[in-house]
Amino acid sequence: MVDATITAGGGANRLVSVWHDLRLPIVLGVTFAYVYWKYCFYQPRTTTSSRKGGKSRDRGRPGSDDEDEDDSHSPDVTQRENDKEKDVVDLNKAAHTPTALSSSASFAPTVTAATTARKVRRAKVFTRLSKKSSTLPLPTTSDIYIFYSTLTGTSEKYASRLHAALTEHSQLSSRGIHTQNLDYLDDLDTYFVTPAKVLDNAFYLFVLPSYASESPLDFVIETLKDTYNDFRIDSRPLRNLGGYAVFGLGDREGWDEDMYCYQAMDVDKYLGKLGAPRVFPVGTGNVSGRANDELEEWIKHLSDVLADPAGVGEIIDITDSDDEGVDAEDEPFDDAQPRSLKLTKTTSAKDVIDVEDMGTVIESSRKSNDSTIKKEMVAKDTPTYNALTKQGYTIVGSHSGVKICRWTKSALRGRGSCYKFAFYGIKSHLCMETTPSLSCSNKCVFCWRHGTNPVGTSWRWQVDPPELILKGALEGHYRKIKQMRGVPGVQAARFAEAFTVRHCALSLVGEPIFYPHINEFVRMLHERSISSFLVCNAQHPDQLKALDQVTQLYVSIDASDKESLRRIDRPLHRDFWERFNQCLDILRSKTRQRTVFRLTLVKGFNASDALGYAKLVAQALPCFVEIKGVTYCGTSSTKSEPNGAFKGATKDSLTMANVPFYEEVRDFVLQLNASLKDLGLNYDIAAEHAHSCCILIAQTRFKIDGEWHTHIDYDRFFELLREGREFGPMDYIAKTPPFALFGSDQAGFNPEDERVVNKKSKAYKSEQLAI
Ligand SMILES: Cc1cc2nc3c(=O)[nH]c(=O)nc-3n(C[C@H](O)[C@H](O)[C@H](O)COP(=O)(O)O)c2cc1C
Ligand code: SF4
Repeated sequence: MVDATITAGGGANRLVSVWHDLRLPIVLGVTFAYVYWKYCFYQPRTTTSSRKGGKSRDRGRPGSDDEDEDDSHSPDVTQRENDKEKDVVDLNKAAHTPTALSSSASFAPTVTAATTARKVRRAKVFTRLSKKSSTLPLPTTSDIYIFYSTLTGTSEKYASRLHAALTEHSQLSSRGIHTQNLDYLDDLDTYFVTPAKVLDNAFYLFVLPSYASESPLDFVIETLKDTYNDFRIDSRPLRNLGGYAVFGLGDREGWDEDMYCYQAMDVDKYLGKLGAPRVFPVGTGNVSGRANDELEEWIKHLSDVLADPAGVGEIIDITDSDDEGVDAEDEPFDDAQPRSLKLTKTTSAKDVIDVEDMGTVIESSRKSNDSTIKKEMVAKDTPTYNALTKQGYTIVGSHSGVKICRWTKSALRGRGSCYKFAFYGIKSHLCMETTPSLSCSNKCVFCWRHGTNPVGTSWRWQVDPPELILKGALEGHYRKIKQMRGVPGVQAARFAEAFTVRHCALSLVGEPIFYPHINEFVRMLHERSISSFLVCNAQHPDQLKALDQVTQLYVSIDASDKESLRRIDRPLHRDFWERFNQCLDILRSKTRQRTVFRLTLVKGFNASDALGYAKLVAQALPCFVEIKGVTYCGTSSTKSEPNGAFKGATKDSLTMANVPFYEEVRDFVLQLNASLKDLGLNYDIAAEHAHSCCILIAQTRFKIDGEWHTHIDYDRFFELLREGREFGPMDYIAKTPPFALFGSDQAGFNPEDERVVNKKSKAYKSEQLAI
C-alpha cells in the first residue's frame, strides 16, 4: 500500500517536468493552427443564410431552426428578420381579415404586398420566443376543449373530426380532450367570464357555423361581448388560457363576403379582447366548396402548433415601438393580439429587451398585472366614479360611499319614514345609508344601482382606514342634510336632530363585509351610539363568520333554488350556491345575533315557490323574514346611459311588469307563512308597511303575551355592548307600535306623518294597474 503511493507520486513529478519542457512549443502550435483556420476556412455566420437562400421564409414556423441569430445589423440578417416579420404579421392579419382566409390554404403564412411595403426595422426586433430562450410556461400538458354550436349538425360533425384528429395525434393523445356543445352549456360563465382555476393553461378550440338569422350562437357571442363591455369586471378574464383557435363554417355561395363565417370571426375577435392568446389564425370552411379539405389543413397546422410549445411561441410577436418605418401608434392595433403583444406597445428602442430575458419579463408583467399593484377601487374621474356621483353618491376615500336616502328626505319633511321605522323603530331622518365597499360579487338583475358599481370576487384594491371612512361618510351625509335646509316642508326639529346620526344602514350598494376592516368600522359606529344594520349577499362565508355582533344582520335571499339564484343574482363566484348555503348555516350558528332574511320579490323571477323559501328559513332560522316587492327605479340593467338613465332592455332587465302589487306580495307572504307552519316552524306575520310594499314575518318568541316585540331598544343595545357580557336578540327588544301591526288600518304608516301622494306615484300606480 505504502509502496504504491510512493510510485504514483514519482510519476506525477515526471509529468510536471515534461510539461515544463514542452509548454512553449505547444502554445505556439495551437495559436498558429487557429490563425491558419480562421483565415483559410472560416465563413462568417452572416453569410450562412444567403447560402441557405429561400429557406428564410420558413423561419418563424414550427420546426425552423433560427434561434441562434443575433447579428441583426448585417444586411442579410435584416432581410431575414423582415421575412420573419412578414410571416408573423400575416398570421395575425389572417386572423382578422376574412378575405385573407377565404382561400383554401388560408392558414399558412404568406407574404402580401402590404407587408413587403414595410420599411426595414433598424432597432433590435424580437420576433419570436426561441426554443432556447422561452421561459414562458407554455402549456404542453393542459387539456383541450373543443366547443361547437350547431343547428343542422355540420359543425358537430366537424368538431368530432377535430376531436378524432387530436386524439390520434401522437403528441396530443395523452391530453384530456373534451368536446362541448355550446348550445347546451349550462354555465358559460365558468368557461368564459370567470374561468375556473382548472382551466388555466387550457386550450379552447371552436368549430362554429354562422347564421344570418337567429341561432344559439348569438347568446354565446352576446355573453362574450357583455363581458368585454362590462367595465366593472375583469376585462381580460381569459388571459390565463393556454390559447385558442377558431374554425368557422359558412356558405360562401349563399352569403356575401362580409357575412361569410362572420360569427366565427366575431368569436375569434372577442376571445382575443378578453385576453385569450390566439395560438392559430381563424380558419374557414366553405360548406358549398372544400370545407372538408379546409378543415383537415387547419387541423394539421393547428395540431403541430399545439404539440410543439415553441411552435406556440412562434406566434408571439414582440416588436419595438421606436421603429423608423412603422410607428407603433400608426399601426392598426389589433385587439385580439396574441399573448403579450400589448407589452410591445410600451417597449421603446432604449430598453430593447434581449431575447433571453423575454420570458422573465413577460412573467413579471403578468404578475404585476395580476396582483402586485393595488389600485383604487373607484378612482376619481373613472366611469364608475362619474356614474356613482351622478346618481348622488358621495365617494368616500377610494372604495366607500354615502348617499342620502329618499326616506331620510321624506322623514325630514314629515312625510313618512321607511318600513324600518314601522318594523324596528328606525327614524329615517336619523339614518345614514353608507357602505365601506362599493364593490359587490353579484350583478343582480334588480340592482337599483343600474350596474354602475364595481364588482369582484375578492378584495384586490387599496384599503382605506375605517376612521377615514366614517369621518368621510358622516361629512358627506351631513353635507347632503344641509342642502335640505331650503326644501319646503322640512321640519325644524327633525332638521336639527338629523345632524346626529343614530342609525347606519350598511346596505347602500356593494358588499359591506367585503371591506377588510368591517369589524373595526362597526365598532366605531357603536362607540358613537350609532346602530348598525348590515346587509350581506350570502356570498362571503368567511367574512360572515368573522363578523362581530351588529345591531341587526341581514342576508339577502333572492331565490329559493340554485338556478333561480344564478339567474337573478348573476353571481361572480362559481361556487355561489355552496357559498350561499354556507352563509345560511353560519347565520343559524349566530344565535346571539339578531338576524333577518330579506326577500326581494321580482315578479316572473323569484316570487313563487313559497315552500322552497320556507325550507331556507328552516335551514338558517333567522329571527325575522322581511318580504319586499322590488322597487322600480327605471329599468335595472347592466347597461345605462352616462346620466344613469336606462339605455335599452335586455332579456335580464326589469320592467314595471316585474314589480309586484302589494296584494301579490301579501298573497305570497300568506303562502310562505303557511309553508313555515307546515314545516313546524314557529313564525308568524308580525308587521307591514304597505307604503313600501313590505311585510315582516317574525319568530313567535318575539310575540310576548300576545304582543309583538319587533322593535329595538337601541339604548339598551349600546348598554349591553358597553357591559361587555354576552347577550342575544331577546335582550334588546321593544314593543311594535299598533300602526305597524299586520292588518292595522294604517298598514304601517306612521300616524304622526302626513301622507302625500304626488303626481309621480299616481303615475306609477296607474302604470302598475295598466300592466
Ligand atoms: C338560415 C341560414 C342562414 C345562414 N347564414 C349564413 C351566414 O350569414 N354566413 C355564412 O357564412 N353562412 C351562413 N349559413 C350557412 C351555415 O353557416 C352553414 O350551412 C353551416 O355549415 C351550418 O352549420 P350547422 O349545420 O352546424 O348548423 C346559413 C345557413 C342557413 C340555413
Ligand atoms: S333604513 Fe334604509 S331606507 Fe330606511 S332611512 Fe335608513 S337608509 Fe333609508
